[in-house]
Amino acid sequence: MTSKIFNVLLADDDITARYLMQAALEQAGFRVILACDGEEAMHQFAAFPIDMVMLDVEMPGMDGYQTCLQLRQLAGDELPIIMVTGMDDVQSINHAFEIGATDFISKPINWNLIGYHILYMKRAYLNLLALKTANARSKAILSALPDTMFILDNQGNICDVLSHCSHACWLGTSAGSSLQQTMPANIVQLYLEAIDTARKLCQAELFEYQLKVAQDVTNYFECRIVTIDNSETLCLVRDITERKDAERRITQLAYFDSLTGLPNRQSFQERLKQEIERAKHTQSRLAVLFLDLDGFKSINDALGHNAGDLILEWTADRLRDSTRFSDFVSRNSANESSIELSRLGGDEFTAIIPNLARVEDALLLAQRIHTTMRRPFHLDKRDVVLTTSIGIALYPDDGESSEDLLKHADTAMYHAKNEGRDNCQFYSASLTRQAEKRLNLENDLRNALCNQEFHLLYQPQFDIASERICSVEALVRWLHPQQGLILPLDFIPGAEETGLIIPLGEWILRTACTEAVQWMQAGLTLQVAVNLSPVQFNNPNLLRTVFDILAQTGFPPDKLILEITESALMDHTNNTVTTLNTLRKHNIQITLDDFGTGYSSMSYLKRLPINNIKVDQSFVHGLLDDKDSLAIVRAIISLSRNLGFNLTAEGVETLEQAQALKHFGCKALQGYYFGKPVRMEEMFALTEKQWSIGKCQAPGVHSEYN
Ligand SMILES: Nc1nc2c(ncn2[C@@H]2O[C@H](COP(=O)(O)O[C@H]3[C@@H](O)[C@H](n4cnc5c(=O)[nH]c(N)nc54)O[C@@H]3COP(=O)(O)O)[C@@H](O)[C@H]2O)c(=O)[nH]1
Repeated sequence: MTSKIFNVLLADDDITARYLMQAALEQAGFRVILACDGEEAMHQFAAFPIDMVMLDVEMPGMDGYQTCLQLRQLAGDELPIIMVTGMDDVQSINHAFEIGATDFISKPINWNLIGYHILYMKRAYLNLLALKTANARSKAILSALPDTMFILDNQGNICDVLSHCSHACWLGTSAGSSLQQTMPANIVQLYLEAIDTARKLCQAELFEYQLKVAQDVTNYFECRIVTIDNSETLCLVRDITERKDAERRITQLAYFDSLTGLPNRQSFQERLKQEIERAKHTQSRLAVLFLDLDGFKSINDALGHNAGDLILEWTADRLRDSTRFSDFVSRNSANESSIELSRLGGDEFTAIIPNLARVEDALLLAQRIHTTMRRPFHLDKRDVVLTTSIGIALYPDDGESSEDLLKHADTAMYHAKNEGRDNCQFYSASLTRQAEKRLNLENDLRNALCNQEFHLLYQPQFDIASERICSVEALVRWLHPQQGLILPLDFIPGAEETGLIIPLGEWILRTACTEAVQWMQAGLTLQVAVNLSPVQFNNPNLLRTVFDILAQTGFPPDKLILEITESALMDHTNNTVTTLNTLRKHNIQITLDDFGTGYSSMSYLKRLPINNIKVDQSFVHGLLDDKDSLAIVRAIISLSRNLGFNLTAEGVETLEQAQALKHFGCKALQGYYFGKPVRMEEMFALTEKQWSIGKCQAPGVHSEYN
């Protein structure tokens, strides 16, 4: 630009002034194009590339003002036009300014300096041109960027909007408005935090957010924050909705099966690895179910691939239904992990059950799937029935890596095929049997409750002081229609695991109270001890249930003894004490059962409002032959005496045991010696029997006691 020849158009009707000015300008390095009046000046302007114009104000015909006006209209704002005037009054200078003159020089002219003056003008003009070019370039760059750019102050006020991308109209940014006026508070917060971080770390900050831009339309935005100075920040906001959609589509393609919409093999493997890590961390179990449709190939061959595809889609729907809203699914999802289904390919599907509480739950899910899959598929007016073979592998039992678990679930699935299809097998054969047994037990227990297959037996408890039977322990029995009599140890644990102990326990308490009232009405008043399992004891509805039953049956609370085990007490400490206190306030007695078998903290026991301790029968059995048992029984007796508890010994089978326990200071005895558990009708005969256990008879043992 500087090397280019700079053409100055000079219009003056005074020939002397014209030539003097020409000489001065040429001396300063300008090329001068001359005109003697306004008309000629206009011609010369059209004929030459003119960079600057100097106009004498007073010229014949078109004067300097008119020429300036026309040139300004023709050449635009930038061309420097200098008025040379002898009239240095303010009015003529104002007039020159109004019609668009850039500057003025008043006569008389200092010919020594005029060249420098024009050189200064030239430099200012060239700077202006450079600035305009730079501005135009910046504008072009900004308009080419897909960002909305604005400048924020530290309070979130928009100081300037540099570019406003058309599809970012959501922003409503205009200088003078604020973020708070245009965006929800949570997003404004993101901006302010990013500004703070960018300033602290002296680096650009990037964050993304979602914004509702119209009814039912939410877009994604990416915002880059760049600090300008202490008070201003540049924000570049880009609408990235399309990119996000594309990413979603790519993820969908990479991780989901396009036919069924289920996660694909890749997704399954990643999820299984994550779940294994989680199970490792939480020390929990997980199950992998491997499902294969039986005879799917024949459907494909006979009815074609379209029909096969339809079956696979419907299978996925049925699998989704089977895993949704089931009891154990909600149990699992309470821990934020739910069953994940996948299609590995072909007719192979998988399900991961994280946080598996019970092995039977995996079998239960398999059974649900079997049931839904057996329903016919309606295809072209014909019904197609397909069954499923399912293999189950468990973490950590059957493998600790995703590869091993999948391989073993697959092996188990082949085993299910070999077992005649339409069945389920665990990788470990013994687990299959166990899980089936427990699941059957669960079903049977439910039926037993409905079909009234339970009944109570009562075992007498002998009071040493009065030498009479004054209380009984209610013991439940199950008369199974096929298996016959089942003892509590074979079904109570299952009832506890399934939660069925709650309705069963309620039935036991209600029945015991009802039958005891019948004895009372027949003239026999006995205390009745009822066992409470830890699950029942820790149930929040326990107190309401107990008081309701007492009120409904009319059984006196002070005749009810609740037997609880140490394990029930060791858990929820605060609740335990509150529950026991409430029961005691209503005069219900509490016995600590199986004492000596659990972990008993003596200081803890002292705080509990217990009436009675029942020493476990294992110590009573060994009492006469085993020094350790003897020592334990003596210690328990002395402990209970010190703490003010009564002591009952259970499992007393011989007179010698009874005598020894009496000698040690036991208050009550229970065991086959006094009677096995019997039906309520037989209790009368037992209570009428006269008992006298007398003094200790066994001399050999006698010496041991003292
Ligand atoms: N939550 C509930 N638990 C119950 C209930 N009914 C029983 N049970 C618990 O099941 C366990 C086994 O009970 P059961 O098979 O009934 O055996 C009881 C007695 O038959 C047996 N016993 C009594 N005397 C003797 C004896 O001299 N020898 C001998 N070998 N066994 C004897 O002991 C069992 C009573 O035990 P305990 O309750 O500890 O006093 C048992 O743990 C029951 O608690 C129920 O309704 N709910």
